[in-house]
Amino acid sequence: MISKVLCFGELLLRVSPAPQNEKDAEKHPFYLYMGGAEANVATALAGWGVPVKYCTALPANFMSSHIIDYLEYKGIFTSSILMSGDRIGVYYLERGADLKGSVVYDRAGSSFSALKPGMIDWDKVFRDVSWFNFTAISPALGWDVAQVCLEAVKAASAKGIKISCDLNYRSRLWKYGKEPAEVMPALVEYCDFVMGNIWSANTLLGTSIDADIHGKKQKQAYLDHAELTSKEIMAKFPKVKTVANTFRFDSEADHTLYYTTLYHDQKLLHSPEFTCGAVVDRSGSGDCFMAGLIYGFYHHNEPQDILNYATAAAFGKLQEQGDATEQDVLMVKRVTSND
Ligand SMILES: O=C(O)C(=O)C[C@H](O)[C@H](O)CO
Repeated sequence: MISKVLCFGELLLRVSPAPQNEKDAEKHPFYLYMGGAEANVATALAGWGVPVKYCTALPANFMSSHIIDYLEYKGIFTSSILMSGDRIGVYYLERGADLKGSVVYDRAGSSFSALKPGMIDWDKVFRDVSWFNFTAISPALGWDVAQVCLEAVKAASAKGIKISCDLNYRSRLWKYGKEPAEVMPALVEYCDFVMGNIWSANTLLGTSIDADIHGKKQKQAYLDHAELTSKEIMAKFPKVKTVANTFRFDSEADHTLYYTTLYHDQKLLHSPEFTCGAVVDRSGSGDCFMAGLIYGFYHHNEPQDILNYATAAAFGKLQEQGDATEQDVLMVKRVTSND
């Protein structure tokens, strides 16, 4: 049996105003996309030929059936999806905004948020799985879901499955009386691989942050900080062997600069620099980066090649409408950097 990647998290439907210059905007003022960070990772991996399962919870209704059909059409294994609870989470995102800006969540009481320990048969879900990916969004939803994540990482770790976590911090979540740094460390303890940025690691894991770093305006200062954050994470969580960090700077003059780092085998690697003018959609770029890293490690590629591919994929995603990427491997390889 070929080993699979398992992505676990909440599937969200996204509603956004029709894209700028949409001819039919008067007739169809809103667009619906399928999202959810972990579903986006699964979609990218499936598109790049990596066998991937997706585990989430959806209510038993016709909309969930259409969603599952769509996931299968994308090449994702869906047998681990639990049919339970009452509703599918939704979010509304302003045109061109990122998840820190104009976002409205309508996900309270969703099937995924209602998950409780004991509901998922992890032994069954982890059959044929060699890599487990989750994100900091799930534990941000509620204490019970955080405990389900703990159950998952313990089960995966006991089976020797590689575990990756995206430290994506969503300040509009985490509303259940716990600070992220009270919850995340117990989960990251089981991880082999952490992806995020120097600021999210500070908020979620309590690593140090140089509050004046922006004032330095030096790329080297960011790279040095990435190395420091990576080393701090690995010192706090000895199971973690690899840390990836992203840097995206959006200036008011419609100019985006993007580069990333990978700390692996005691060495800090950095990607080429990518720049562009206007961005089409900011949502899902980090998911694409995570998918690119998993893709590279799954194929045992060289670390620098892994980082370059993942960075190109994430940067390419900025020019695609919607949450999940449609880029195939050749398209990613054609995304060009400035270096
Ligand atoms: O914010 C969330 O919970 C989402 O999963 C929505 C988006 O799909 C995701 O953040 C994109 O990375």
